[in-house]
Amino acid sequence: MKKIITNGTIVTAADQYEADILIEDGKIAAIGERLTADGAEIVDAKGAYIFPGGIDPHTHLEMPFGGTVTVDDFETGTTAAAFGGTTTVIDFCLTNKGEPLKNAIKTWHDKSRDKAVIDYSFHLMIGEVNEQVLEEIPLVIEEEGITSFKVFMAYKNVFQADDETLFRTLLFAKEHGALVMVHAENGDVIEHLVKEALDSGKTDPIYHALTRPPEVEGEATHRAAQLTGLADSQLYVVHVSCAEAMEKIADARKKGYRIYGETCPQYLVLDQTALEKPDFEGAKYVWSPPLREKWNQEELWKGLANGQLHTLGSDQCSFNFKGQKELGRGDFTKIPNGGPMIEDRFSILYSEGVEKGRISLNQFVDIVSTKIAKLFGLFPQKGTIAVGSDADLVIFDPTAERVISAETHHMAVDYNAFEGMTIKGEPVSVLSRGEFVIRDKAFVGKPGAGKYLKRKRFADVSNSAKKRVTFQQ
Ligand SMILES: NC(=O)NCCC(=O)O
Ligand SMILES: [Zn+2]
Ligand SMILES: [Zn+2]
Repeated sequence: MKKIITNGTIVTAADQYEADILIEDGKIAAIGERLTADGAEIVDAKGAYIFPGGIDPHTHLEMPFGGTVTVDDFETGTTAAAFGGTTTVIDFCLTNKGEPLKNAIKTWHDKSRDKAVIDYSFHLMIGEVNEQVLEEIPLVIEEEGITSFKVFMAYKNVFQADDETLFRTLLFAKEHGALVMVHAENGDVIEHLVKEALDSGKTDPIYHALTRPPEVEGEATHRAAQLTGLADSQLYVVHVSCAEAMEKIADARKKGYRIYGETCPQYLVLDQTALEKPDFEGAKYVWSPPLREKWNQEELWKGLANGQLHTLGSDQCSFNFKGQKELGRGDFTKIPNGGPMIEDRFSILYSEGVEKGRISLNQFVDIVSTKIAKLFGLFPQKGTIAVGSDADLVIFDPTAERVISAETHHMAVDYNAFEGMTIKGEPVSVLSRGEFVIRDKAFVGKPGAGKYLKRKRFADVSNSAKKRVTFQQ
């Protein structure tokens, strides 16, 4: 059915203006003043901003990790995402050494099909590079539209890959025009610091943070950046938590390397003291990289404002406090790493960023949606409000105020890391390809309505992917 959204203020990464939006067949068919169309439903958005739907480039839905599985799956996770203003998620498909990549991808399709309420796509983990992997990569890119590959530099004996694997991944990514993503922490050094801590009886959640200091993130970020420069490839550093790592990205960009940084809402508003909460509550805040000393927050905000950091991912990886986080009582290394952020990513960036004057309204859209669509081959289908783009839209009330709480959130997880935080601005209605998923703050979507998205290559969406010095996206 046709729809016309009227009376709202359209905000993109570049513009802000009042106009109507005509939606037809799931796409934006026209933008203009006083639009009419036979049989169109009129949606009044008076007083609201109309944003392109948020894109979350970093989720772990129904992911096995730390001897357990994240509680939010593709149904609860994408429902919560939609309530929060996100209309696309890109989840990490894990692989097992020695197993064909296509098996892992099938597992992820099986988890998500018939469950997702919004559109979704996958990144693929690379744990090893051998002849079999290199043979499969062109098929993964062409048939599955998976154009981003993730290498873990931490989680020794679990996901961690060695430097040769990272370098060979950078090389095949260059050859195929794909983007490499890294979890940048030095897993070998962490292993040693953890052993020292446990040997001296330091078992509380705070030692998770103290055994993963900023230097181990900075060192790995620098190493990955140098290898990217050497390979003349392209790199996206996930979940940048501190100034130490952000500076390494900025230094590499000064040299003309194609390197991008993502941070997450938790690093912008929470700090390391959360891990010291009594009664083992600190375990709720155990994820990697860890929360940092508070002064880092303002540095990360400055990085988002001045272009040293580019995107905001949630790193949604939710484990219940009861029965899951509790596995680590008496040994912080057994606390499953991860937290629930998918629902509040968009609103926290608006409230703490735009409302507090740290970033502009256009920067907000760029960081939460547009830049992500560009880097991950979804633009201009997603990430903007333009004729021909998917009608993934958020009708957002900038005057609304709410307090974040596990009592009212829509994730399946039993706590909220941002409990008690007051947020200004709220998504009222959210459309995915022209259909309401959230209408007047109520869920009206359908599991299975979300479509799997095949993505373009980084090299095809970035006009200077092959050039070194002049690149700016
Ligand atoms: N971040 C975290 O602690 N868990 C999810 C996996 C990862 O992104 O490292
Ligand atoms: Zn990670
Ligand atoms: Zn993650």
